[in-house]
Amino acid sequence: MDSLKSSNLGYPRIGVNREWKKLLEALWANKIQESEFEKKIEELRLNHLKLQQEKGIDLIPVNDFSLYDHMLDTAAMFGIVPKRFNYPGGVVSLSTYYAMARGSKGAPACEMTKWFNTNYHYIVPELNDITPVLTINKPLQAYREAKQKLGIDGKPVLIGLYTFLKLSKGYKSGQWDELIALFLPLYAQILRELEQEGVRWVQIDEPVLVSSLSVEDMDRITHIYKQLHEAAPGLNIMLQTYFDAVEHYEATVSLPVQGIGLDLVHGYDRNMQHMAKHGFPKDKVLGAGLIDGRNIWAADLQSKLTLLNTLSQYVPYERMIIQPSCSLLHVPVTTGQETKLGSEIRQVLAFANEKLDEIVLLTKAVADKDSEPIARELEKNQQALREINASSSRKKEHIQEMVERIDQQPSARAGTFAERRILQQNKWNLPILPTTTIGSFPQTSEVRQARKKWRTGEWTEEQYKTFIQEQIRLWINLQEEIGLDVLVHGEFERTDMVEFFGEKLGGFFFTQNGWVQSYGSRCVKPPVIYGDVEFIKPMTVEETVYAQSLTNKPVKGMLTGPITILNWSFVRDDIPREKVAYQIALALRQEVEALEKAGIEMIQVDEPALREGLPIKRQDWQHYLDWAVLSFRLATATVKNTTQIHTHMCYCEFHDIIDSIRELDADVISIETSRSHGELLHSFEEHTYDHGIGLGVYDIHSPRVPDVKEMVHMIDRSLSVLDPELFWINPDCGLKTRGMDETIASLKNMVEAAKSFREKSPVLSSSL
Ligand SMILES: CN1c2c(nc(N)[nH]c2=O)NC[C@@H]1CNc1ccc(C(=O)N[C@@H](CCC(=O)N[C@@H](CCC(=O)N[C@@H](CCC(=O)O)C(=O)O)C(=O)O)C(=O)O)cc1
Ligand SMILES: N[C@@H](CCS)C(=O)O
Ligand SMILES: [Zn+2]
Repeated sequence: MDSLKSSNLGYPRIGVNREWKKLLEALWANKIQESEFEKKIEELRLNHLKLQQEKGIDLIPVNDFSLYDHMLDTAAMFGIVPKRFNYPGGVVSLSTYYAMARGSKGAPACEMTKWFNTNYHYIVPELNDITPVLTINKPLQAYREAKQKLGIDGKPVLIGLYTFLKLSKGYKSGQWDELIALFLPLYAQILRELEQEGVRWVQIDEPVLVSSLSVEDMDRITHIYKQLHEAAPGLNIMLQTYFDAVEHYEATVSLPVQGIGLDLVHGYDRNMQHMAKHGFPKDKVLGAGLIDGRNIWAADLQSKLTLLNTLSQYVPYERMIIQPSCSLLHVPVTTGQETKLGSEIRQVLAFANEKLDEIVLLTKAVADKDSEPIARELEKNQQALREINASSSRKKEHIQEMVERIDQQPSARAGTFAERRILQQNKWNLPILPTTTIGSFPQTSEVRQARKKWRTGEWTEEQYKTFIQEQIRLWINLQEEIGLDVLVHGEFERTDMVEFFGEKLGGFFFTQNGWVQSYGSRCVKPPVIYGDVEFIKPMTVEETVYAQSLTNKPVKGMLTGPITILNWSFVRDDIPREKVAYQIALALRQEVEALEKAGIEMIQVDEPALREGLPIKRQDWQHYLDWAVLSFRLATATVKNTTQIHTHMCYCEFHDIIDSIRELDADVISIETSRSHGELLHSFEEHTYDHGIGLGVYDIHSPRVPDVKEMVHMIDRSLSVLDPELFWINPDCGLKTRGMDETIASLKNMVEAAKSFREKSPVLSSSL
């Protein structure tokens, strides 16, 4: 390289208007043919590349695009298809690919879980007894497409072998060497073919390098990269890390690769300390991850230039590339459509496209220090940041004072769980193995259309309210007919469990089009926390009280917890995250109290993102768990002993955090279990859990209606490790993504499974 370059690590797939999502869903609904789908998808993919080319990015990633998820792509590329999908071998067809992601008749979907500490979910490859083969060289195909159709000399991206294996399942720890030996020749072939094609740089993502790896792990990684270097010595490998600082810095930067990509936002302190202590190798290029790929704030460009200057003490600019801290998959596409935001806010926002502009601007600013237009851009950026930092919304003294003295706020229930349990049993008189759901019912097109009409002014507030009440009434009746014991109002008034609260709490703003992929075609629009968070008025009381007025069965109030609101929002970065969490907790406490005062005495405070927010490095876990647990307790501790606090978690491995889950001191927790095929159950063999608990008895991500037998089997297994007196029966998660018919059919089977249990088990029935 002869001068400082700019690069990108990955571009959002979804398109400015979520075209990608719409195409996938149209294909699944048989509304378009595969050929039309492929044509339109190609258009989208090429447009994304063209945009990066026009912006002036030097190293444009290819093969970052996916038809669902990049881990699934990698598994499919290696022919890793579980036997239940009857895969005949060869290139994996689109129908098999989507069957793995979404399930098909008789074949449950592959497990899906969180991608590190993000809200993106990947499909977990199942390696069990499968011999991988290279069915297609996908990075090469993507490289050729960009070159032939746009003249772009792209940078193929692929998931590194070690990260791929670490995130897969279906093998034992003793099998590492065997597995590496199976995959190495395939990776070597990919790289050799890229080298022969004339590729300059390939980006190999190894985010596991930032996790708490052992020395043995590092030895295996060293072995892998030695072999790959030997296979394609003429190819430049950018070994890309992100989401934190590398764990074994010296060993990592000594690997036989040509570039090391470091996250200098989320791993800033530690990576800089490593560099100060050990320097940076003279024979390598530094991929300087300067622009935050996980948040939507405009960078402080002046301080980034200062940082670049510091970095140049370790690496000359000729061996440096400016890039985002990680793929831009985790931020929305462009601020261009946010026409309703005031200028104070809009000018401090940077989504994917604006982040690319920042990267290009920084690259130019280094090359041309005296440029006046660049100086003007830099000054504009400084002025915008000064304005937002001086904004009164960032300094609400009464809130900041409470947070400064957070230890003075109540954070423990009045009675112990044992005391509360008796009081609550007497109050609610529920049957053994009570049945409930997680909160949301189908967000049908009718519901979304109704909201659209209300938002665009076609419907009045009153019309929309009446519509929501009709939905609540319909579903209260249905839940009674189905025979559930604890009901919910259905969350019809909510677009999303976090966005909804973001629209109602002070200190937030929300975007019109700030969509981000969450899993498959499903997107979320994270609200933005820009100021101090405060409760303004009750947010959920009206709908919950209305639902309760329609039934004698208990209706659970339904809130999203402080940590989930924090983790699924874009958060201001001028104060520590834990302080923002406490602010949200104190605001939610007022909602919990308002519900209780209105007679709602079962309240669920969902914390599905609690595990996701766990720092990647183990040494940072305890501090996070301490403030996360405290936040939940601050939000829920002030209720009466007879008020039953529920919580819910999904999509991740809970094994490591069961002790913290217990410390939440929720009376009942519902946890997703079935998509990981009951693996969580092993945790309860090792740890006792002594509060109320419901392990999801069926997967809600698939349209498949599970039969009674399957659910009886799940319950049976759960009761072998959990106390039946504390056990609840519920699906894995909310039902908002499901259709009406399948939801009703599945819940009927679930209630039947619970009843058959109560009848068949004399031990259980006697305790009724
Ligand atoms: C529990 N999960 C959640 C996560 N993160 C969150 N922030 N929220 C979550 O619930 N992370 C982990 C999981 C991920 N799970 C899901 C599940 C489902 C979705 C989902 O369904 N997303 C929807 C978008 C939801 C939404 O805001 N809808 C708007 C409608 C927007 C729209 O497209 N309107 C159309 C008209 C409507 C129509 O015709 O259907 C338009 O404007 O043209 C609303 O309800 O008003 C999705 O579609 O992807 C996400 C994560
Ligand atoms: N109450 C929410 C939780 C999802 S994690 C729902 O049911 O959709
Ligand atoms: Zn859930």
